[in-house]
Amino acid sequence: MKELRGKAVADAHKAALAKKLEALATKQVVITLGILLVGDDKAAHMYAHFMEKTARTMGFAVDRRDLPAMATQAEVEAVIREWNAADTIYGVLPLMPMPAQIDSEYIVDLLSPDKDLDGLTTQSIGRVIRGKRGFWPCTPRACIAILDHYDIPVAGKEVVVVGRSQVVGKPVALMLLDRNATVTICHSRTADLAAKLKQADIVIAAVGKAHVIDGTMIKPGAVVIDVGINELDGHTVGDVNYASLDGIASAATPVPGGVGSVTTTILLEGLCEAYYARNVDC
Ligand SMILES: NC(=O)C1=CN([C@@H]2O[C@H](COP(=O)(O)OP(=O)(O)OC[C@H]3O[C@@H](n4cnc5c(N)ncnc54)[C@H](OP(=O)(O)O)[C@@H]3O)[C@@H](O)[C@H]2O)C=CC1
Ligand SMILES: Nc1nc(=O)c2c([nH]1)NC[C@@H]1CN(c3ccc(C(=O)N[C@@H](CCC(=O)O)C(=O)O)cc3)C=[N+]21
Repeated sequence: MKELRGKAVADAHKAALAKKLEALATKQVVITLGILLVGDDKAAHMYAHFMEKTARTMGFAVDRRDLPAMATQAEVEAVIREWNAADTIYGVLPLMPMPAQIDSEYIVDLLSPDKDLDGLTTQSIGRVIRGKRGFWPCTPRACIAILDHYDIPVAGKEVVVVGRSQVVGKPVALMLLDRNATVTICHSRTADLAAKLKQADIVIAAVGKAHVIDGTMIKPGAVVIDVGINELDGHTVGDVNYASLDGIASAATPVPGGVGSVTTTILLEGLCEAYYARNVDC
């Protein structure tokens, strides 16, 4: 079984991005990313940390705001309104989830779609579904980037997506549909998940439960993309039992080191795009 390592994909995308940024560096352009973290969610903290580090390494500036778990709706709103109006801010990453007292859907929809790098706003989703310019969420884009990087064809293939969340399952299914795959979306009410999975040439797992999928459920030769980031016995593991795929799947992404290691770079590509979209003359 071939290991579809995320680092190779991220490195290839970083190299292409660095080339685009070279031209800007000579002009001393500063492109700032706004990172908004509210509360104590562990996965959100992890992602914010990787994001800030990678952005700075690539030469971007970062305006990071950490608000406490007790923050009010008005405080969170104020940051988004400030960034919408700030010319130096080209993109914003509001980390999810936000604490329960915050209406995060309302907050997100305040964000200018032009700065919505993770495709979270209603406007962004509407735009991209209609094929207009806008940002798809980064995690689905990372899945597609991995398939593309390893030359795995999608057109005409049977794809099963497990999970139907706004940020992963639904958008990845639509992106694959746009690439002419035949897509089945499964979820917690799917009657016979194993039977659906057996039909799949490509499986995208976005469930959020450790090892709910294993090799016995997979069609021989299938490709498995595991989006899940879960804790099991003190280790980070995916939704798929990776070891059990050996001798069955033809290729699979590991966790960690798979999809999650590509998303940060994909978001920064969007930040660069947002700069060029606003400065067409460059
Ligand atoms: N690698 C990365 O960059 C990222 C990774 N993640 C990870 O991806 C995973 C999914 O995240 P997210 O989409 O936000 O999660 P959600 O909890 O929002 O969605 C999970 C989906 O899985 C479905 N589901 C739950 N249990 C089962 C089951 N037993 N069988 C079939 N389907 C099931 C749910 O169905 P229903 O709709 O019926 O409830 C739901 O649609 C998580 O582990 C998360 O940490 C998330 C973002 C980025
Ligand atoms: N608006 C928003 N978008 C997100 O995409 C988002 C979010 N909010 N909130 C939190 C979750 C969680 N998440 C992670 C992604 C990667 C790792 C991770 O561990 N990544 C690498 C390692 C880090 C690296 O080297 O880049 C890996 O999987 O190997 C963890 C967590 C994104 N999320």
